Amino acid sequence: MERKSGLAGLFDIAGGRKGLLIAASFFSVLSSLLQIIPFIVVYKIVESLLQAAQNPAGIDGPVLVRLGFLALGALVAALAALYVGAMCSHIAAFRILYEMRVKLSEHVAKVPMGYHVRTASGELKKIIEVAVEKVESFIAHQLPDVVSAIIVPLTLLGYLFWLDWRMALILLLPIGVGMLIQARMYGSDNGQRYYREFQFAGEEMNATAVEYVRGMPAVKIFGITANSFLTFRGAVDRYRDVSLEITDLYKRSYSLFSVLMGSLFTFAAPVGVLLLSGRTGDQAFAITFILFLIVSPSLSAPLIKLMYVGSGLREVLEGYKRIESVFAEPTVAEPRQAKQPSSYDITFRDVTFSYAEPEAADYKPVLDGINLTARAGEMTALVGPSGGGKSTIANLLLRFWDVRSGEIAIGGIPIREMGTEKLMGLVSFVFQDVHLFYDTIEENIRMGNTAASREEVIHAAKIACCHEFIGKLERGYDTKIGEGGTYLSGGEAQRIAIARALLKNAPILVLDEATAYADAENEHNIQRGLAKLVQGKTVLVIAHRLSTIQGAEQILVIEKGIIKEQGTHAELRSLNGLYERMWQAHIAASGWNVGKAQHAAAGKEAVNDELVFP
Ligand SMILES: Nc1ncnc2c1ncn2[C@@H]1O[C@H](COP(=O)(O)OP(=O)(O)OP(=O)(O)O)[C@@H](O)[C@H]1O
Repeated sequence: MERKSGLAGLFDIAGGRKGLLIAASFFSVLSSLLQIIPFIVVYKIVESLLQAAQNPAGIDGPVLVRLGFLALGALVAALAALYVGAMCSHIAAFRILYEMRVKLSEHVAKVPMGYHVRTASGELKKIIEVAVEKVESFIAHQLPDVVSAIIVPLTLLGYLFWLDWRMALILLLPIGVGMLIQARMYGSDNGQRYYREFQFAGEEMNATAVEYVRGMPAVKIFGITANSFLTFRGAVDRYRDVSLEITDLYKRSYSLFSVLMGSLFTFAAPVGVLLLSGRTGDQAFAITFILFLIVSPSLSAPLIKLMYVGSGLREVLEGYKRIESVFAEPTVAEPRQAKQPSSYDITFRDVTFSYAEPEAADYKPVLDGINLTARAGEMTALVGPSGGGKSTIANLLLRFWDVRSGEIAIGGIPIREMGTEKLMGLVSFVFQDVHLFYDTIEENIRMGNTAASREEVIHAAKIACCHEFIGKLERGYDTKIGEGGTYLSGGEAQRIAIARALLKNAPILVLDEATAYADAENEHNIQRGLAKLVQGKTVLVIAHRLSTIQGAEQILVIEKGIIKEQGTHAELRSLNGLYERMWQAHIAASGWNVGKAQHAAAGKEAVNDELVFP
């Protein structure tokens, strides 16, 4: 569905709950009009008292009491109308808020990873939280307020014109000037520019605050010279400067507007006095004059409200623009009919890819003409110098990004024709950096298969060597991660991720440096667990420690975006090229006792057991 932009878009969203919002506006107007009744009652009481001034015995007590009750009744009814109106607008707003957040989160999950890399997480958080909240506040408070802030002054003015057009006319002067000031305040290019800067500075401060908190270890080490601290400090300073500039820009207009709106009766008073001086004894006019003095201040409240709505509206529209920009972000293209592969060989055919757009000045392919086949039931390992493109290959398989040219297929079916959901169902992934959710350990593992029973979760945890450390936690599998200081080490988190992957039991498994954090003993255990996990699957392993992938059926050496060498461990070593140099470096660095490792070079059996720790 085509999305409207700006105010039209905002009204379009609000239109989804039209009935509730019309009811809210109706009750808001009703409440404001009812609040005028006590003023009229005062007028009527003064009128009766003045008329009976010559003859106090003629005062009609019961009528005055009835008028008093009328005023009280009107106030109670006004409060009730205000309550009902607020209920309607809040129900509408929270429903809209809910729907908008759900749609935004769904959309954000479908956009390519490139968007998330480009967009600071603080910025996205601000859009989902703050901008949506502002739309809610606009719908819940400002929309009904606008209606009453327009209708009530118009009704009041009409009434005052009906009473005495001359005194009413003079009121138009401060009101008109006030409106002009408002239009200048909010409509000028300068004002809009400053406002955008203000918004931007606020967002920047928010985003850098997130980075600052994340970068706390660096701040602890480097103190106030740490980059994240300096950036945050700079953002706070900028926000302060822009806020002061805006205050400076608006201070005169705002003061003038407030003074004008707060002193409407001082405009009506001289005219009234002038008219009264020529009509000594005109009691009816004197009473009208009093009414003007009583009622005219109540004109200013809705007009001031209108000013706040104006300023709030601008904020909301800016926020809405941001929400629109997220919705405008194209999602990963999905096929009309998702195809299901019947086998799980992975093939890359002439795959070229770059993170930068091909038109960009710094364009350089990260992968250049990659051809590979990873067979089902076999382990294919990607090794090579850092930055060569190994993780990128895995990212492309998951369609985090789409290839620039060439094709990736599973079981002969291009992944583009498979549908993201199906594709994700086929692949288990253990990342370098594991993200654990703010939930129990059990649920974090169950994420791999939401239908799994507790026994299945525990079984997977045992294979992934998690069971023991989970058992040592006070609440075991029910421990909430992040709560009460329960944090897991990198190695423990990684094993939880392996347990998740075990539970998912997908036919394709991608391990990106899966045992990076494990200590020697645990790595040995994890490797045994993994051996169970990988059986019969298409396994793609990205590894730095060559000892873990010697048994792979196929090892691809990736350097600078191309496949430099390809073969088994033994074949690659005999080439005496890059792989052999890496192998030698690996042995030297890890201090393995390689007495038997040479023996491993001859075969591809599970060779981990053959490596002896010093
Ligand atoms: N999101 C990204 N945006 C832009 N460039 C990226 C992005 N991710 C990786 N790169 C660049 O792409 C190249 C390949 O990176 P990749 O992570 O695939 O290498 P790798 O072989 O997995 O490295 P490592 O072994 O250090 O993890 C590098 O030059 C890297 O800087």
